[in-house]
Amino acid sequence: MLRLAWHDAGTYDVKTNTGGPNGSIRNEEEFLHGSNNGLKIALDFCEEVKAKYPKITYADLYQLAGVVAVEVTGGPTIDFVPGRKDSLVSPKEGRLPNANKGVSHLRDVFYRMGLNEKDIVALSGGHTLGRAHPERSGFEGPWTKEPLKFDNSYFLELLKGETEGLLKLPTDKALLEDPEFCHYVELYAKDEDAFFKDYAESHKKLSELGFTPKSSGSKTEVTSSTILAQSAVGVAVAAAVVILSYFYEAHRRTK
Ligand code: HEM
Repeated sequence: MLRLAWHDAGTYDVKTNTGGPNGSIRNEEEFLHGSNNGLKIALDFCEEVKAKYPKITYADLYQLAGVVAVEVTGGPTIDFVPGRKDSLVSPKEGRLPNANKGVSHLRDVFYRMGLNEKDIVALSGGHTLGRAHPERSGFEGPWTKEPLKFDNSYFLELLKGETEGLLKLPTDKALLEDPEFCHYVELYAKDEDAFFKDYAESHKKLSELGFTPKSSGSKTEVTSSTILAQSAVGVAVAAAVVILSYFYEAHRRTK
Protein backbone atom coordinates (compact mmCIF):
# COMPACT_ATOMS: atom_id res chain seq x y z
CA MET A 1 0.00 0.00 0.00
CA LEU A 2 2.84 2.38 0.84
CA ARG A 3 4.62 1.57 -2.42
CA LEU A 4 1.34 2.13 -4.31
CA ALA A 5 0.85 5.58 -2.75
CA TRP A 6 4.47 6.50 -3.50
CA HIS A 7 4.35 5.28 -7.11
CA ASP A 8 1.14 7.21 -7.83
CA ALA A 9 2.60 10.41 -6.31
CA GLY A 10 6.24 10.00 -7.39
CA THR A 11 5.59 10.70 -11.08
CA TYR A 12 5.04 14.39 -10.33
CA ASP A 13 6.83 17.00 -12.43
CA VAL A 14 6.78 20.37 -10.72
CA LYS A 15 7.64 22.31 -13.93
CA THR A 16 4.77 20.99 -16.02
CA ASN A 17 2.46 20.23 -13.08
CA THR A 18 1.84 16.74 -14.49
CA GLY A 19 1.73 13.32 -12.83
CA GLY A 20 1.49 13.14 -9.04
CA PRO A 21 -1.08 11.71 -6.63
CA ASN A 22 -4.01 11.70 -9.05
CA GLY A 23 -4.99 8.02 -9.19
CA SER A 24 -3.63 7.59 -12.72
CA ILE A 25 -1.66 4.50 -11.64
CA ARG A 26 -4.94 2.56 -11.96
CA ASN A 27 -4.68 2.91 -15.76
CA GLU A 28 -3.46 -0.28 -17.31
CA GLU A 29 -0.98 1.69 -19.37
CA GLU A 30 0.64 2.98 -16.17
CA PHE A 31 0.44 -0.01 -13.84
CA LEU A 32 2.08 -2.07 -16.58
CA HIS A 33 5.20 0.15 -16.38
CA GLY A 34 8.09 -2.08 -15.25
CA SER A 35 8.64 -0.09 -12.06
CA ASN A 36 5.03 -0.81 -10.99
CA ASN A 37 5.37 -4.60 -11.17
CA GLY A 38 3.36 -6.24 -8.40
CA LEU A 39 1.22 -3.20 -7.60
CA LYS A 40 -1.88 -4.68 -9.24
CA ILE A 41 -2.42 -6.65 -6.00
CA ALA A 42 -2.63 -3.43 -3.97
CA LEU A 43 -4.77 -1.76 -6.68
CA ASP A 44 -7.25 -4.64 -6.48
CA PHE A 45 -7.47 -4.36 -2.69
CA CYS A 46 -8.22 -0.66 -3.06
CA GLU A 47 -10.90 -1.46 -5.66
CA GLU A 48 -12.78 -3.43 -2.98
CA VAL A 49 -12.67 -0.43 -0.63
CA LYS A 50 -13.72 1.91 -3.48
CA ALA A 51 -16.75 -0.31 -4.17
CA LYS A 52 -17.86 0.18 -0.55
CA TYR A 53 -17.03 3.91 -0.39
CA PRO A 54 -17.55 5.15 -3.97
CA LYS A 55 -17.39 8.83 -2.99
CA ILE A 56 -13.70 8.82 -2.21
CA THR A 57 -11.53 9.51 -5.26
CA TYR A 58 -8.92 6.95 -6.28
CA ALA A 59 -6.29 9.63 -5.74
CA ASP A 60 -7.35 10.14 -2.11
CA LEU A 61 -7.84 6.42 -1.54
CA TYR A 62 -4.29 5.49 -2.60
CA GLN A 63 -2.79 8.27 -0.48
CA LEU A 64 -4.97 7.35 2.49
CA ALA A 65 -3.83 3.72 2.09
CA GLY A 66 -0.20 4.88 2.31
CA VAL A 67 -0.83 6.98 5.40
CA VAL A 68 -2.73 4.14 7.11
CA ALA A 69 -0.03 1.59 6.20
CA VAL A 70 2.59 3.72 7.99
CA GLU A 71 0.42 4.29 11.03
CA VAL A 72 -0.84 0.72 11.58
CA THR A 73 2.70 -0.64 11.38
CA GLY A 74 3.90 1.66 14.18
CA GLY A 75 5.04 4.74 12.25
CA PRO A 76 4.08 8.38 12.73
CA THR A 77 0.62 9.79 12.12
CA ILE A 78 0.67 11.68 8.84
CA ASP A 79 -1.74 14.53 8.39
CA PHE A 80 -4.17 13.59 5.62
CA VAL A 81 -6.39 16.08 3.82
CA PRO A 82 -8.83 14.71 1.20
CA GLY A 83 -9.84 16.48 -2.01
CA ARG A 84 -7.46 15.19 -4.71
CA LYS A 85 -8.98 14.88 -8.18
CA ASP A 86 -8.68 11.76 -10.31
CA SER A 87 -6.94 11.84 -13.67
CA LEU A 88 -6.85 9.32 -16.46
CA VAL A 89 -3.74 10.84 -17.99
CA SER A 90 -0.67 8.72 -17.33
CA PRO A 91 2.86 10.09 -17.60
CA LYS A 92 5.36 8.38 -19.89
CA GLU A 93 7.32 5.51 -18.35
CA GLY A 94 10.56 6.46 -16.64
CA ARG A 95 9.65 9.10 -14.06
CA LEU A 96 10.18 6.88 -11.00
CA PRO A 97 13.72 6.30 -9.72
CA ASN A 98 15.90 3.50 -11.10
CA ALA A 99 17.22 1.38 -8.23
CA ASN A 100 20.47 0.69 -10.07
CA LYS A 101 21.52 4.33 -10.18
CA GLY A 102 23.17 6.66 -7.70
CA VAL A 103 23.33 10.06 -6.02
CA SER A 104 22.84 12.38 -9.00
CA HIS A 105 19.93 10.31 -10.34
CA LEU A 106 18.19 10.49 -6.95
CA ARG A 107 18.65 14.26 -6.91
CA ASP A 108 17.37 14.61 -10.51
CA VAL A 109 14.24 12.57 -9.88
CA PHE A 110 13.29 14.05 -6.50
CA TYR A 111 14.15 17.66 -7.51
CA ARG A 112 11.86 17.14 -10.54
CA MET A 113 9.08 16.42 -8.03
CA GLY A 114 10.00 19.58 -6.11
CA LEU A 115 11.43 17.64 -3.15
CA ASN A 116 14.80 18.13 -1.40
CA GLU A 117 17.68 16.18 0.20
CA LYS A 118 15.93 15.75 3.54
CA ASP A 119 12.84 14.40 1.75
CA ILE A 120 14.98 11.94 -0.24
CA VAL A 121 16.55 10.43 2.88
CA ALA A 122 13.47 10.52 5.09
CA LEU A 123 11.26 8.95 2.39
CA SER A 124 13.86 6.28 1.59
CA GLY A 125 13.20 5.22 5.20
CA GLY A 126 9.91 3.83 3.79
CA HIS A 127 12.02 0.77 3.02
CA THR A 128 11.73 -0.07 6.72
CA LEU A 129 8.57 -1.83 5.46
CA GLY A 130 8.20 -4.66 2.98
CA ARG A 131 10.57 -6.49 0.72
CA ALA A 132 11.75 -6.87 -2.85
CA HIS A 133 10.61 -9.76 -5.04
CA PRO A 134 12.91 -11.13 -7.77
CA GLU A 135 10.01 -11.64 -10.17
CA ARG A 136 8.98 -7.98 -9.78
CA SER A 137 12.21 -5.99 -9.64
CA GLY A 138 15.05 -8.49 -9.86
CA PHE A 139 15.99 -7.68 -6.24
CA GLU A 140 15.27 -9.92 -3.30
CA GLY A 141 14.55 -9.65 0.38
CA PRO A 142 13.59 -7.18 3.08
CA TRP A 143 15.69 -4.21 4.20
CA THR A 144 15.18 -4.89 7.90
CA LYS A 145 14.70 -7.85 10.23
CA GLU A 146 11.10 -6.80 11.04
CA PRO A 147 9.67 -5.65 7.71
CA LEU A 148 6.15 -5.27 9.11
CA LYS A 149 7.31 -2.71 11.66
CA PHE A 150 7.77 0.96 10.78
CA ASP A 151 10.83 2.15 12.71
CA ASN A 152 14.30 3.58 12.06
CA SER A 153 15.96 0.18 11.54
CA TYR A 154 16.44 0.88 7.80
CA PHE A 155 19.02 3.53 8.75
CA LEU A 156 20.68 1.37 11.42
CA GLU A 157 21.05 -1.47 8.88
CA LEU A 158 22.36 0.92 6.24
CA LEU A 159 25.14 2.11 8.57
CA LYS A 160 25.93 -1.45 9.69
CA GLY A 161 26.80 -2.56 6.14
CA GLU A 162 25.97 -5.87 4.48
CA THR A 163 23.97 -8.38 6.56
CA GLU A 164 23.10 -11.79 5.16
CA GLY A 165 19.47 -11.96 4.06
CA LEU A 166 18.94 -8.17 4.07
CA LEU A 167 18.78 -6.03 0.96
CA LYS A 168 20.50 -2.77 0.08
CA LEU A 169 19.67 -1.30 -3.33
CA PRO A 170 22.33 0.78 -5.10
CA THR A 171 20.07 3.81 -4.42
CA ASP A 172 19.99 2.92 -0.69
CA LYS A 173 23.80 2.70 -0.57
CA ALA A 174 24.02 6.02 -2.43
CA LEU A 175 22.64 7.70 0.72
CA LEU A 176 25.98 6.97 2.41
CA GLU A 177 28.06 8.37 -0.44
CA ASP A 178 26.87 11.96 -0.33
CA PRO A 179 27.69 14.07 2.77
CA GLU A 180 24.33 15.87 2.72
CA PHE A 181 22.39 12.59 2.50
CA CYS A 182 24.67 10.87 5.03
CA HIS A 183 24.09 13.60 7.61
CA TYR A 184 20.39 12.64 7.68
CA VAL A 185 21.10 8.89 7.65
CA GLU A 186 23.23 9.30 10.79
CA LEU A 187 20.65 11.55 12.45
CA TYR A 188 17.75 9.16 11.77
CA ALA A 189 19.78 6.13 12.92
CA LYS A 190 20.43 7.67 16.31
CA ASP A 191 17.17 9.58 16.78
CA GLU A 192 13.97 7.78 15.82
CA ASP A 193 11.82 10.73 16.89
CA ALA A 194 13.67 12.98 14.43
CA PHE A 195 13.07 10.39 11.70
CA PHE A 196 9.36 10.09 12.49
CA LYS A 197 8.92 13.89 12.53
CA ASP A 198 10.75 14.43 9.23
CA TYR A 199 9.18 11.36 7.62
CA ALA A 200 5.65 12.59 8.47
CA GLU A 201 6.46 16.00 6.93
CA SER A 202 8.07 14.58 3.77
CA HIS A 203 5.34 11.98 3.29
CA LYS A 204 2.68 14.70 3.54
CA LYS A 205 4.56 16.74 0.91
CA LEU A 206 4.80 13.69 -1.36
CA SER A 207 1.10 12.93 -0.93
CA GLU A 208 0.14 16.52 -1.81
CA LEU A 209 2.35 17.15 -4.86
CA GLY A 210 0.36 19.30 -7.28
CA PHE A 211 -2.58 19.35 -4.87
CA THR A 212 -3.49 22.38 -2.84
CA PRO A 213 -5.67 21.39 0.09
CA LYS A 214 -8.50 23.80 0.87
CA SER A 215 -7.20 26.90 2.68
CA SER A 216 -7.25 26.96 6.47
CA GLY A 217 -10.11 29.49 6.18
CA SER A 218 -12.45 26.71 5.13
CA LYS A 219 -10.68 24.08 7.21
CA THR A 220 -13.43 24.08 9.83
CA GLU A 221 -15.74 23.10 6.98
CA VAL A 222 -13.64 19.99 6.29
CA THR A 223 -16.26 18.90 8.71
CA SER A 224 -16.74 16.07 11.07
CA SER A 225 -18.53 14.19 8.27
CA THR A 226 -15.34 14.26 6.19
CA ILE A 227 -13.39 13.05 9.21
CA LEU A 228 -15.97 10.35 9.87
CA ALA A 229 -15.94 9.21 6.24
CA GLN A 230 -12.17 9.29 6.36
CA SER A 231 -11.99 7.12 9.44
CA ALA A 232 -14.47 4.60 7.97
CA VAL A 233 -12.36 4.32 4.84
CA GLY A 234 -9.29 4.25 7.07
CA VAL A 235 -10.63 1.21 8.90
CA ALA A 236 -11.31 -0.58 5.60
CA VAL A 237 -7.85 0.30 4.33
CA ALA A 238 -6.28 -0.80 7.61
CA ALA A 239 -8.08 -4.15 7.19
CA ALA A 240 -6.63 -4.46 3.67
CA VAL A 241 -3.16 -3.67 5.04
CA VAL A 242 -3.54 -6.38 7.66
CA ILE A 243 -4.68 -8.89 5.01
CA LEU A 244 -1.70 -7.99 2.80
CA SER A 245 0.60 -8.40 5.80
CA TYR A 246 -0.88 -11.84 6.39
CA PHE A 247 -0.18 -12.86 2.77
CA TYR A 248 3.29 -11.43 3.12
CA GLU A 249 4.00 -13.54 6.23
CA ALA A 250 2.47 -16.66 4.63
CA HIS A 251 4.64 -16.13 1.54
CA ARG A 252 7.75 -15.63 3.70
CA ARG A 253 7.12 -18.82 5.67
CA THR A 254 6.70 -20.94 2.57
CA LYS A 255 10.14 -19.77 1.32
C1 HEM B 1 14.58 6.37 -3.49
C2 HEM B 1 14.23 5.71 -4.57
C3 HEM B 1 13.54 4.38 -4.52
C4 HEM B 1 13.84 3.30 -5.26
C5 HEM B 1 14.91 3.21 -6.34
C6 HEM B 1 12.97 2.23 -4.84
C7 HEM B 1 12.98 0.96 -5.36
C8 HEM B 1 12.27 -0.11 -4.85
C9 HEM B 1 12.37 -1.46 -5.31
C10 HEM B 1 13.28 -1.95 -6.44
C11 HEM B 1 11.52 -2.21 -4.57
C12 HEM B 1 11.26 -3.70 -4.69
C13 HEM B 1 9.98 -3.99 -5.48
C14 HEM B 1 9.69 -5.49 -5.49
O1 HEM B 1 10.54 -6.22 -5.98
O2 HEM B 1 8.62 -5.89 -5.01
C15 HEM B 1 10.88 -1.33 -3.63
C16 HEM B 1 9.96 -1.72 -2.70
C17 HEM B 1 9.34 -0.90 -1.81
N1 HEM B 1 9.45 0.47 -1.78
FE1 HEM B 1 10.84 1.58 -2.77
N2 HEM B 1 12.14 2.69 -3.87
C18 HEM B 1 12.44 4.00 -3.63
C19 HEM B 1 11.80 4.86 -2.75
C20 HEM B 1 10.72 4.50 -1.97
C21 HEM B 1 9.93 5.43 -1.21
C22 HEM B 1 10.12 6.95 -1.21
C23 HEM B 1 8.98 4.70 -0.55
C24 HEM B 1 7.89 5.15 0.37
C25 HEM B 1 7.89 6.28 1.03
C26 HEM B 1 9.18 3.32 -0.91
C27 HEM B 1 8.44 2.26 -0.44
C28 HEM B 1 8.64 0.93 -0.79
C29 HEM B 1 7.99 -0.18 -0.13
C30 HEM B 1 7.03 -0.10 1.05
C31 HEM B 1 8.42 -1.34 -0.78
C32 HEM B 1 8.06 -2.78 -0.44
C33 HEM B 1 6.89 -3.27 -1.27
C34 HEM B 1 6.50 -4.70 -0.94
O3 HEM B 1 6.78 -5.20 0.16
O4 HEM B 1 5.86 -5.33 -1.79
N3 HEM B 1 10.23 3.24 -1.79
N4 HEM B 1 11.35 -0.05 -3.82
